[in-house]
Amino acid sequence: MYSNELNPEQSAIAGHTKGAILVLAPVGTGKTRVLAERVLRAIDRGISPQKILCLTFTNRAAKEMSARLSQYCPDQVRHLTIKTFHGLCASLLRVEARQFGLATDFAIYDDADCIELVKEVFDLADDREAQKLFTELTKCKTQASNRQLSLDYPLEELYALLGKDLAKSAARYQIILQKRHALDFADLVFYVRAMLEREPVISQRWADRFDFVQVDEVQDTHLSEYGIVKHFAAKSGNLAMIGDLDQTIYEWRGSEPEQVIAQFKQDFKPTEYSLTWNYRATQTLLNAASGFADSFEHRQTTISPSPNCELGELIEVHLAEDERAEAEWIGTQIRKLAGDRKDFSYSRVAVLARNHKRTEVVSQALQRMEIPCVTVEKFQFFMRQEVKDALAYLRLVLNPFDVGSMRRMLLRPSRGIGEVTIKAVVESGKDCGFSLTDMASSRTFIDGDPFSELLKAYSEHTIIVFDVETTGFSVSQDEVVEIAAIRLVAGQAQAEFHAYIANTVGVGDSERIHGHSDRFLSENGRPAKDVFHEFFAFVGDAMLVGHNVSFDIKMVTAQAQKTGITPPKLKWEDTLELAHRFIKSERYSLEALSEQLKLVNLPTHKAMDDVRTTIELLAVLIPLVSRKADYRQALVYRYGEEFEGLAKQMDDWRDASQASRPVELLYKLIMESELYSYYRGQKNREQNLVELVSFFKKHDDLNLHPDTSLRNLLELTVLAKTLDQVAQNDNQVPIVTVHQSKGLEFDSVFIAGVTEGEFPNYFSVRDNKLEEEKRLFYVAMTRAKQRLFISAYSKDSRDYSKSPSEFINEIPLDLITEKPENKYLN
Ligand SMILES: Nc1ncnc2c1ncn2[C@@H]1O[C@H](COP(=O)(O)OP(=O)(O)OP(=O)(O)O)[C@@H](O)[C@H]1O
Repeated sequence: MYSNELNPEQSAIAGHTKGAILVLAPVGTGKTRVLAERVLRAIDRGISPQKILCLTFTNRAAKEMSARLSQYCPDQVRHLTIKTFHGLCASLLRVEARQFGLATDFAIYDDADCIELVKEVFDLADDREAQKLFTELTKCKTQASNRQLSLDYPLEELYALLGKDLAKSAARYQIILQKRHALDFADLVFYVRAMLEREPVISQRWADRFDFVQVDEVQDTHLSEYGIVKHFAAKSGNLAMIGDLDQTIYEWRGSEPEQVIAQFKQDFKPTEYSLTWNYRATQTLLNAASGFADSFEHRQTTISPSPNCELGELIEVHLAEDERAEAEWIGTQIRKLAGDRKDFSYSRVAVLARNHKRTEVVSQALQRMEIPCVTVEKFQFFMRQEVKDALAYLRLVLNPFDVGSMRRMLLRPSRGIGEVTIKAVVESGKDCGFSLTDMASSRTFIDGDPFSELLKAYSEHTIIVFDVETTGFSVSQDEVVEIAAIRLVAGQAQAEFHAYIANTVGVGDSERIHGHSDRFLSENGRPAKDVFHEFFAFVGDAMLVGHNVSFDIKMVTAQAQKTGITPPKLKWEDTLELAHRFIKSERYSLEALSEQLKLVNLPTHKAMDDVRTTIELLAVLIPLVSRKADYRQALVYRYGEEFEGLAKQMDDWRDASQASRPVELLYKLIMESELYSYYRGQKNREQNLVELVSFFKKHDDLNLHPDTSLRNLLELTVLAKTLDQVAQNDNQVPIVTVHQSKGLEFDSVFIAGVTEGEFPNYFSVRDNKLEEEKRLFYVAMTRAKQRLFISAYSKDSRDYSKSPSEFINEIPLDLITEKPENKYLN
């Protein structure tokens, strides 16, 4: 089953599948290839594919690894876990959210969403400033000490490094995210660390989840990520960390490779390996990269051309008069490379730049010259205004608490609801437990208070407090195995319902949460259809209440449908949401709240016990909710009218989300909301919406329930990094930043804007980050297989004179073509 393409050094690493290994090897020596091979060997050695975890830096790298492995072991690939750090953390949190007190339906905010929120909370107008502050917030979370890794830890202290005033606002940022049931990328890692550190039961559950773990691009990881990896590998000891310290380019974002490697060595005593031969580039290019790397203060590796390596052509360096002339020179060179060849592959050529402005200038020139190219903008498809607008609708459908998405949705098309109204609703709502998103729900408009039905049902009618246990957290694949419920009439317990369900899906890891084995359930469970019939009869038309139950409601409805029952339209309320609005606490799990409120019935994860705790919690909440009812009604009376139509539509879309495929829902949304009409006539934007519909069609997993598939699709749009979309099959020249080119290779590479102040970046030099700039230039140089072109401009757009970057002088002169322009370079 092996691929048989490895040299002896590579083979030795691939064959070392037991214990810990550290591979620090130079660029282009086949590290990625070796990682794929190790998986094959591990499977061959008897390690179950389910127990193999490969962590990659981008989804693209994960995809490439899967594609490569599926050539050799197609049946096993789908059982492997090949993910990015964020992808892994997200799936782990989906499983454990409830145990940990996070909303089970949490959404993930991308950096742009977060920066919007930072601007709002810190009252900033400038994007750059907000971005800087956001990076600082992120650092506080990634660098949190073990002591700080707790949901109880005071937020202001977590952000203490920012200074008192900023820390206060940072805490508010965090609380708003929680209220919106949203996590940012740093939260994904923070919460997983906190769970593994603080929750022994959860920690134990994951300690033996994997038997074989590999981490690629170790140079760009930080200690917080290493902590997670260590947890997964501690039991088996089978951990491989692979990377190249000379390619460290994310220290500005908090990566700390030296510390990670030192800690890894101390914890696992790994066998250390390196690799010698570079298979990527020609001798000339390798010597040039090597010569440049000699200028590093601490060079870590040496490069050796592989046997049979061609000499290759010299590097071409060009100094253009100005920015436009530089970009046109690049275009002319690409034309020369293409020559008359009809089959010329433009995607094998890339233009790399230090910043986005340069990619823009070059792409405009190439477009003028009719050279097929694809820009960073295009790669940032999911960040485009119209695409984000459409996604905001979907996100609000899925997560009714996402105020950020609602605010975005209200912008386009205009519904006559202005910023003044929105601010007024948000501000007045703060004191009475009213959220802007309540305006997007019809129940708010029955008599002006989103909670009036709950209050009435509690004091005069019937409420069913319930809890369910399930085999897992996929609406499509998992099953309910236990339902417990108590009927309250006028607030008093009147009758109980309890049943186990005979499962057809194995309980797996969920047994450790609810304690019911497959055997127990086969002996005590009854057919799902009978149980659901009885449960719905018990509920009648009463309102359901539970703690953190948005997921459970979907589970019950979906499974009932699967058994052939048409479930009634369930009305429900969540004590997690009520607690968020009416109780001040650091944690909102049933455990934490029952402790804080000194409840008598403590939760045990047995369904009926948890129901009793929830009833007690509800009894505490009801007076708090009731006290502010008048304020909420006044608010809705004053501002509600403008929202009413939208609320009706939203209810309809939410219903549709449970029955229609995500692509149908998206189509319905952009048509009925008139978002599509709004963008009609703006050619690119209209086209992007059409493309988004195609994307949803292509990536919809028809085996999944529409709700699960929609959630996965939305997660894909957030976690897909720009890098992932640098596809190489489009026959267009990719014009990307060097950071985005990480891990890629091209036949010919142009490095543009190699001008003092731009590359190295002025601010990095000012902040003593010249070494990282050098490594970045080294990464750029080493993306080329055959030809390398380096260009600079001598006048910028404001007509200021500029000199070529000092980096050019670090490349051995004999490897550069004799150009008259060279006189400028010395
Ligand atoms: N044994 C080999 N024989 C021939 N070609 C090889 C061999 N090993 C790797 N290669 C080729 O060398 C190139 C670099 O390999 P790969 O991308 O795995 O290296 P890497 O060390 O991960 O690179 P980087 O440091 O840039 O991430 C690829 O084109 C790969 O196909």
